[in-house]
Amino acid sequence: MSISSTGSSPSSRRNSFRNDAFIDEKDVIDSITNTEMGCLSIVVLGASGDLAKKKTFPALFNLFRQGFLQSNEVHIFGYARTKLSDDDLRERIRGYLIKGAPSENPEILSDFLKLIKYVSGGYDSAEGFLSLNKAISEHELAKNSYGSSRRLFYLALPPSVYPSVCKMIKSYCMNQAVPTGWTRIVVEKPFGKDLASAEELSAQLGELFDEPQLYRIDHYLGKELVQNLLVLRFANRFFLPLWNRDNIDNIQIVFREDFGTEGRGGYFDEYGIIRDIIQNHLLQVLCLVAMEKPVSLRPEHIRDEKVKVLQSVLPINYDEVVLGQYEGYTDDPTVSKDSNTPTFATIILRIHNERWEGVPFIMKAGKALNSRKAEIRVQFKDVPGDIFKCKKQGRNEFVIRLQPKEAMYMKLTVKKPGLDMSTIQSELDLSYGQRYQEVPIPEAYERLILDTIRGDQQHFVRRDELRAAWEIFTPLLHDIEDGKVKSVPYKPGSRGPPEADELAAKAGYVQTHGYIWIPPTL
Ligand SMILES: NC(=O)C1=CN([C@@H]2O[C@H](COP(=O)(O)OP(=O)(O)OC[C@H]3O[C@@H](n4cnc5c(N)ncnc54)[C@H](OP(=O)(O)O)[C@@H]3O)[C@@H](O)[C@H]2O)C=CC1
Ligand SMILES: O=C1O[C@H](COP(=O)(O)O)[C@@H](O)[C@H](O)[C@H]1O
Repeated sequence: MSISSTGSSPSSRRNSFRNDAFIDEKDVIDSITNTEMGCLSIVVLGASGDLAKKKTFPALFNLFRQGFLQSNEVHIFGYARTKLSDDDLRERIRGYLIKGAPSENPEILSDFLKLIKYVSGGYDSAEGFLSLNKAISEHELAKNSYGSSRRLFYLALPPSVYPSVCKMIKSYCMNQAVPTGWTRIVVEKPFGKDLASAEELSAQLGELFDEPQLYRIDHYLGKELVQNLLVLRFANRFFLPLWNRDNIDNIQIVFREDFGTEGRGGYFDEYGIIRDIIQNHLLQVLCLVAMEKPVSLRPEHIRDEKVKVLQSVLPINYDEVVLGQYEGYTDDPTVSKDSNTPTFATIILRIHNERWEGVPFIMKAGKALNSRKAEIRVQFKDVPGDIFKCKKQGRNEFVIRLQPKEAMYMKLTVKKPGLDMSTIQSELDLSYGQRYQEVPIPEAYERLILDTIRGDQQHFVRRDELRAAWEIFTPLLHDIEDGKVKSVPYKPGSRGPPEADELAAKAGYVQTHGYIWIPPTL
């Protein structure tokens, strides 16, 4: 078999099971021995839910319309307890598919919807999973490819049911065509609530499936500029000598949302912002920013380096924590009136290694703030021997804007154009919307689902990574639950508690006053 191409036509993408850009010799051999062809059954468990309709099915549709999923190979099964017909499910998701691809040809939409079948059953019901297996097998037989079937189970479900669902899959729904086919399980966050519960969940799933079959999804790892981090750091000479404690003063990793917990108050009150965003999404970003160069781009090599960073994080110092809760949060009837759950947190993490000793990683996340954005802000130290006396104009910063309006920009000091010899702050700007006008940026879920089909675990969380991540936050989370660390109130629509800005300033972050980067318009 020839190695797949990433050409632009749907037919050439059909065989695109590998990311050719990063293929090495061993991958070539693997791709020859592992043909990855044949019938593909994608099962969305929890198909009646929020994530399925908003993210999972639209991602599958986008893969289909771009030619990555083919009608002659793929079938999609929704499974949940709610009694629905095939058409009911199709109607439920139709609007969300159109929203993501408004100008798509209606025939393509209808071709995609025809691939979807719904099976109703309980999450611990042998009968339900036998019916599901029957439906999958019928599809495999119809496609005449029983010998090489691939089964992908996407658990868009609350984690409480993961163990029983996995047991049912293992008992009744495994691909029978070993070694040519496969069975893979995608699980959504949160993976547990603390170290002990995460370990218990990992042990339960680990008894049923091998690590290469388990894909713990963290959708931030599917974002374009998060995926760019390793390329940026390790393919550019610019950054190699600068990326360390000698040059960098502090790094901020920030997530801000301009809406509250609307509709998800019950879930959120149990988890809070640290479990919802910082322990997973922001910590994954930190790993990619801070890790050493991996031996190669093999998923295991990358994940080995991520684990080392996590294991080097020092215990959190509570003097470097600010927690907040927006006013009005407890008005939600599903939230307890005396809740101490943080909807905002700034937590400084410190990495005890040669590269990062003394550099604060300021992790900030909040709901109901004054803007929606996620970014990494690398602030450099002051220039020694400043002959221009330009400190007042601010420090060099390298900012990676993950969303919205993906961009990277470098804030730097230049001579103010004109006759005067004075300095101003300006920027080198790479705004994706402007630079890559012809390239639609794929949705994170789209990319990650494609990775699961390709068998590429690079952008998924390994079990030891998860353990190391929970080790960092579990003591603080328990102390918040015991009321030993309190959330302070902040106004919805604000920057969060002023104490958070004070903490960042104390850690060394110097705000540049009078300069704001404005994303360029076309
Ligand atoms: N929604 C989102 O934006 C995001 C969600 N996630 C994660 O994805 C997973 C699914 O999220 P989401 O779709 O919002 O969740 P939902 O609450 O919508 O649940 C999904 C489906 O699971 C079934 N279900 C709900 N509660 C229970 C329960 N207590 N016991 C058994 N089954 C239940 C329901 O199906 P039925 O009753 O028909 O069986 C429901 O339609 C969760 O782990 C969540 O944390 C992660 C990132 C973002
Ligand atoms: O996982 C989650 O992420 C979303 C934010 O995702 P984004 O891709 O829009 O940045 C957040 O709203 C939600 O609370 C959380 O569970």
